Amino acid sequence: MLDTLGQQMPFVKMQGSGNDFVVIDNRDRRVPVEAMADWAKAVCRRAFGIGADGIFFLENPPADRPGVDFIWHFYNADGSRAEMCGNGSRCAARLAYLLGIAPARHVIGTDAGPVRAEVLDSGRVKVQLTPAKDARLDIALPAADKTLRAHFVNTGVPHTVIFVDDVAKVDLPDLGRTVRYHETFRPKGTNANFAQVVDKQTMLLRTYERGVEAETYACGTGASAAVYLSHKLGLTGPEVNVTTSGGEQLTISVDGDNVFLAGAATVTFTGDLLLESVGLKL
Ligand SMILES: N[C@H](CCC[C@H](N)C(=O)O)C(=O)O
Repeated sequence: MLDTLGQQMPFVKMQGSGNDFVVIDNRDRRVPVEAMADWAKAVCRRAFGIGADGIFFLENPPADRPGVDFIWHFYNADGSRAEMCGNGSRCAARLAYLLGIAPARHVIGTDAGPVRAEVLDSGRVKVQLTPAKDARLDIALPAADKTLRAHFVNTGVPHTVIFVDDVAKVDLPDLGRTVRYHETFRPKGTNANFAQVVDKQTMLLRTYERGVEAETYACGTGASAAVYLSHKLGLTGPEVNVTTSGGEQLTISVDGDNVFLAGAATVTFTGDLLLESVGLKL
């Protein structure tokens, strides 16, 4: 019966600590790269599409990408292509292992560079992000009626982190957007993170994500940026458990510019997308 409904695309829906993604096995290259931004906008649209923070397409590595087990094309919900996604890379690693595309320990080819992954028995996945770079501490950020003390680092994508006494009191939609688009971070913009250090091993974090243009339940590269910076500032130790908006914990450990991110990566459901229903075709 379903075959009569028109062109379909099998997909897997996954979430990493509440950051959710649609995954397409594109090893047959059915979806051309030039169409992927449109796919992202249509498929990630909540209610009208499947709904997700992002989408990624898995492909075999081209000959000029040695040393990686597979590559991906990652797009945010707004159709912007992102260099990297921490929670997404954990989901990609788990699915690649489950599908037999890669062994438990493997390397993912991302636009930010190779990401080493290890799928653990518990359904958790640990990834080593690309080396943290472009760190800037103590940026005076004029915002609204005050000057914020911000810090910046790129953990695969750009992140600004502001340490606060109580994350629950942050007006995230407003302040998150102000930081996200602040002139200081043009032209690429930044993700905006608000972190509350509970003790040397514990942090609460909320993130306004670039390309989702809203708070997400978790941001892996954002949690990693917050711990990298909190450790640099002497606020925490080198390994921190970060509880994000979705209530799950990410474990981040830092060794110099090397940052490791571990947490659960879950297949929520699989299905077939009726392309016509979201204005797509192959
Ligand atoms: N929205 C991010 C990409 C996804 C990052 C986040 N979902 C993560 O887990 O790292 C950006 O465009 O900078």
